[in-house]
Amino acid sequence: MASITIDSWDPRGRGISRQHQPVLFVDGALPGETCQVTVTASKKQLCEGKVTKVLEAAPQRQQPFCPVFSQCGGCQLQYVQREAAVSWRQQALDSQIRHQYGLDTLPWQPPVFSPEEQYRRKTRLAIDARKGKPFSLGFRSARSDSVVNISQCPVLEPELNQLLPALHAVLPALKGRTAIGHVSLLKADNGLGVTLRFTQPASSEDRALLTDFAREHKLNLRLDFGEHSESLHAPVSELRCQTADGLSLAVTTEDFVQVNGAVNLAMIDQAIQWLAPSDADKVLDLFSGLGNFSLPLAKRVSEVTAVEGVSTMVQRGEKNAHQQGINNIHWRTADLSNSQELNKLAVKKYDKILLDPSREGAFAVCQQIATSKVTSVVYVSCNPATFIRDLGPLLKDGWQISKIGLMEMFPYTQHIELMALMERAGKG
Ligand SMILES: C[S@@+](CC[C@H](N)C(=O)[O-])C[C@H]1O[C@@H](n2cnc3c(N)ncnc32)[C@H](O)[C@@H]1O
Repeated sequence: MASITIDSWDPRGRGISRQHQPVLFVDGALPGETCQVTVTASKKQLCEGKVTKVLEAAPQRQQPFCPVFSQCGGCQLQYVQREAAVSWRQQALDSQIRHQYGLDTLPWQPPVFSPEEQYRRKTRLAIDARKGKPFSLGFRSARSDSVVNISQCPVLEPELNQLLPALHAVLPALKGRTAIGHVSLLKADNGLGVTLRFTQPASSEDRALLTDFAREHKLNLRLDFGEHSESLHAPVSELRCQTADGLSLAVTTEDFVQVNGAVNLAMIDQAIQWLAPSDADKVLDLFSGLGNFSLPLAKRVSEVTAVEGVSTMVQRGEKNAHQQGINNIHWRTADLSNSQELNKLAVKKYDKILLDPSREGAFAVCQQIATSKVTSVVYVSCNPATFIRDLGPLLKDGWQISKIGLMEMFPYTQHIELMALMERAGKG
């Protein structure tokens, strides 16, 4: 195709060309660039394409620092300076939100930035151990389902990175290597956790080999067989990850854990500042996980109700809170997409709400909040599309966005997190 000029970015980091009719979304293109583009999909309202050649590069384009950048599907945006990537996404979201809801301006706050490298404390590695194929352990390819072999990864925390060559040595030596589905790694504050997902029982020889491996590398090693899991070696009785105020969560490799420890602490700090909890407040922490926000909030308010869908996380969250002397959290298991279960929570009896849903968002919750007497909501989102949808019931019922800001939880990827403070209009 002839050269195309890129005007802006979308929230996922695709270039947008409005010169093309219909509008063209281009993978690999930056605002201000002129590129040759191959169209990969042509629809009535929009076209999609990818860059085949950059004719005039933007000054924000940079050399990717990872040696397997061109194959690995992990960090898709290493060719863009991070500050520019965050700023262009903020512009994209700003225009989407204002356009959809007819708002003049949005109260953007400074973004929360991550350390550039070595930020990731949790990951899942894929394996290809099929007979007759070279053994591969790493991340899925950007272009296919194949596994890109990885023996070092600059975005993992150093302790996890150092473990990769050891995993490459031990796993191919297992008799049951073809039965390994994936490997989960967690760098907790007090040790390393590894879980191997097996699709068949493991032999005694393999267990012996893995136990020696876990001893040598001081790992909490679990074997997960789907229906049940078992601990093979555990130098620490509980792996722990810090939340705010010196408090910590008891975690496993299979739990939801915020992957970026530094951004997590900055995020909790900002959420507390924005929610401005006071002694008398009753706070609802929805999608609470193990209590990452509930614990520090409980230190500041009269009571917190923490609601999470996974009952084992709720039980462990409760035990962990008591162990640290925090007894003003009511722990509840509920499906927050279910209106009947939401009704039982009686959202309206709370003063303030913290919402941190998974990618599906929290539409049913926002519908209930909209007509309640709740005064402030801090919404933490890992999916701008569902966040924008969930704003609907709140803005319609007289709420306003009092603060909004991006958080770079996964630098150089297509994912972006955001936080918004919602208040009843006229309050801010
Ligand atoms: C993004 S995580 C946040 C966890 C916690 N706030 C934290 O910072 O660690 C979202 C949480 O919502 C839970 N979840 C997802 N869908 C849910 C639902 N329909 N009802 C209740 N909880 C749900 C997940 O199990 C997960 O723990």
